[in-house]
Amino acid sequence: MDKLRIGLVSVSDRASNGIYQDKGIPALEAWLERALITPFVLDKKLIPDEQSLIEQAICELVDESGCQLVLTTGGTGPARRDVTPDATLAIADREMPGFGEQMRQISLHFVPTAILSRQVGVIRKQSLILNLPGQPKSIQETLEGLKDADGNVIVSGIFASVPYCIQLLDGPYIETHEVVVAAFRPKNARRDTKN
Ligand SMILES: Nc1ncnc2c1ncn2[C@@H]1O[C@H](COP(=O)(O)OP(=O)(O)OP(=O)(O)O)[C@@H](O)[C@H]1O
Ligand SMILES: Nc1nc2c(c(=O)[nH]1)N[C@H]1C(S)=C(S)[C@@H](COP(=O)(O)O)O[C@H]1N2
Repeated sequence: MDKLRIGLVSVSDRASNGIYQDKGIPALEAWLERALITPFVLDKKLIPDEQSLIEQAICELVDESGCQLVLTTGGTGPARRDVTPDATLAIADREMPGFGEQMRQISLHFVPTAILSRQVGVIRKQSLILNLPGQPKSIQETLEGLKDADGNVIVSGIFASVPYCIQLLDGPYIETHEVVVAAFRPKNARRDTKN
């Protein structure tokens, strides 16, 4: 089985031009380190809000680097230069509408402007590509969901569905730390990996 390879794309005019420091990739990396038991390697790209560059970055990560999962952050809003969802749809083979719908549902628990994100989830070849908003805090919010003070889940984060989706795409078997996000799979898809 191939090793888990994850592509991270931070889309930001100002971070890519050095006007501010990119916090998107470090936030994605820190969350994945905390959440995943399965070892993984990362391919990272910081690019401006240019549709052709976003399409090229995602295609390189999927077609050349062989990433089974690509997470983008930034450029999902309604502003003229927010084109990440447009680029993602342009290179997609199939759309996975549930991811965008669920992220907006989750995000409404954090900010009333959640509906301003046009974020999408798609499949290209055998890779899952997910758009996250640009606010660095939204990375944990959407991937992990909302918990109460005792850590009980109020709304599931979208990452709960990512391992099974990648399994259905014949990718590696991904295990997560349940305290961060419990990966859900139907019983017949579960494997005992302890031996
Ligand atoms: N990569 C990033 N690093 C740090 N902060 C970010 C980053 N991307 C976005 N932000 C913060 O989140 C806000 C909303 O993100 P959005 O993707 O809409 O950026 P923006 O306003 O289009 O600007 P830019 O593309 O120049 O980051 C930004 O105004 C900024 O405060
Ligand atoms: N979880 C979460 N979702 C969020 C936000 C946030 O802070 N947290 N910000 C919203 C705002 S204010 C905007 S404009 C849209 C699009 O943001 P983007 O252009 O940075 O991708 O995402 C929305 N979704």
